Amino acid sequence: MILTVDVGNTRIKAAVFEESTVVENFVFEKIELEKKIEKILKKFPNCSDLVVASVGSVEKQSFLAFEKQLKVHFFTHEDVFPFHNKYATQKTLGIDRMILAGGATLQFPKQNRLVIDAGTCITYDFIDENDNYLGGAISPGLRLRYESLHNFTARLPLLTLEAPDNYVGNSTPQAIHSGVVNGFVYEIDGFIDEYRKEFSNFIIILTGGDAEFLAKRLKNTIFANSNFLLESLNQTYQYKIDND
Ligand SMILES: Nc1ncnc2c1ncn2[C@@H]1O[C@H](COP(=O)(O)OP(=O)(O)O)[C@@H](O)[C@H]1O
Ligand SMILES: CC(C)(COP(=O)(O)O)[C@@H](O)C(=O)NCCC(=O)O
Ligand SMILES: [K+]
Repeated sequence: MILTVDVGNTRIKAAVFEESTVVENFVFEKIELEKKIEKILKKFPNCSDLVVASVGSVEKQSFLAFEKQLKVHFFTHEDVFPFHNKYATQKTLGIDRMILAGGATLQFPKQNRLVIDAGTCITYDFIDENDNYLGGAISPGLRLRYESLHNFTARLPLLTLEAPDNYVGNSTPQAIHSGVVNGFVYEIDGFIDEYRKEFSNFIIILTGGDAEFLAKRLKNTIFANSNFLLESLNQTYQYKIDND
């Protein structure tokens, strides 16, 4: 049984795995980290490993306190991954993106894969059928879009996610919802169409906090798997153990 932890820039997601089965999921804020992990380990004393992927401001030392209880692995660029990393700036590539690419490589072998993670940022990660990680794109996530419209203008209100009534927004709130939500959806559909022009067939994996909202609005039919990063963390960790 292992405890996997995904530290994103908005929230921390965690899951206890028994082999490849999720036993329980958790979502919490960074400030709750220590308390929450203690609670989880109390509930699941059989956890033998704590496996972490962090792009947020939480560093490895925040987890060292748990080394007395179980094996702690904090993923870094030095770890072995199941793909050939063709990124030009490998040391700055997000660990979350590497874990997503690791999971996509292991879960969907011998095919092109596009992973879209709609979280704080939307990240696009492409791994080709020869397991070459090519890179992709980084774009502002949904909440970032609402916040930036408010923070960088004199008069726009700070709104929270709401599906627009129409792409022609006939009020300030509706114009903002249309711009944010439709811009988000058109961007993703546009990227997918672009990839389709160059790569004949590929599988699309959609994940992240906004994946459920997105899945039903995209022209391209894709299924959201909000657990994909944690599943990938579990699998990539197993791969590392088998190949270290
Ligand atoms: N309870 C919530 N708190 C914060 N964001 C949420 C929540 N529920 C859904 N979201 C959406 O999920 C996004 C954050 O997704 P997530 O994948 O957790 O981000 P990250 O991995 O970057 O921390 C936000 O942009 C927001 O639109
Ligand atoms: C782009 C990200 C901030 C996404 O993080 P998230 O949306 O999961 O919070 C993260 O992948 C990151 O810090 N990347 C570093 C730059 C790069 O990947 O090239
Ligand atoms: K993301």
